[in-house]
Amino acid sequence: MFIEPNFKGERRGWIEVICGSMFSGKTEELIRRLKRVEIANLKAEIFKPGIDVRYDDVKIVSHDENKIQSTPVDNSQTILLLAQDVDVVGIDEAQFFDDQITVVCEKLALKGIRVIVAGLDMDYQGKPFGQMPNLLAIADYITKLHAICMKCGNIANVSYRKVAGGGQVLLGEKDIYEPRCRECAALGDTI
Ligand SMILES: Nc1ncnc2c1ncn2[C@@H]1O[C@H](COP(=O)(O)OP(=O)(O)O)[C@@H](O)[C@H]1O
Ligand SMILES: Cc1cn([C@H]2C[C@H](O)[C@@H](COP(=O)(O)O)O2)c(=O)[nH]c1=O
Ligand SMILES: [Zn+2]
Repeated sequence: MFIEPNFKGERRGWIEVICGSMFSGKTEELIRRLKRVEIANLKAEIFKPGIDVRYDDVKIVSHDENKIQSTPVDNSQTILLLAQDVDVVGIDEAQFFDDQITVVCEKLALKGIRVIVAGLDMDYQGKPFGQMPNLLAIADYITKLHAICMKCGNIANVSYRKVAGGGQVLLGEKDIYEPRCRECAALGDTI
């Protein structure tokens, strides 16, 4: 389990990235860390991309319905504008943000802010998703989570798309995706 680093002296910012497939627990882990921030009486601002309205317009919601208030933003630069006088910034679904998200995270960390980012490392084809590879490259701390393969019960790292067609971005839940291990993902069956 991730334990927050303890720094003495002047406050330093850093970047944590939580990645993995769908249903691996990224959002739950993000919420867990942000709730501990609240308990520590630190100030946090939480952001998600405006397109992610699957469960709620403004809240970040896990597949198990854990929730936390957030601000939907369409542009990563908006995060810089809105994250004033905060100790911590949380960002969910980072794969959907524009290519400035890495610069934004770097700027926040340089301002002494702890930045916690969660997102899909791979799309349904197993290709790196959006800015996630670049965020992983600049991260100080990385947590990779795994779901359970819906075919065989082994550890899953692929978000398998059960329906044919669609581009890289296709919002959805269990109706469209299921976590699978590498071997079961290679079966290539659709409904
Ligand atoms: N195949 C699965 N493997 C693991 N967890 C699953 C699976 N299907 C449903 N879940 C549920 O999804 C929860 C994780 O949800 P969430 O944090 O929203 O994941 P993520 O943000 O990575 O998509 C788990 O606690 C579990 O209850
Ligand atoms: C694999 C994959 C996923 N998506 C979409 C589907 C969901 O709306 C989100 C991921 O949500 P989660 O919190 O990680 O469960 O991303 C997509 O658009 N394209 C893909 O290839
Ligand atoms: Zn499997």
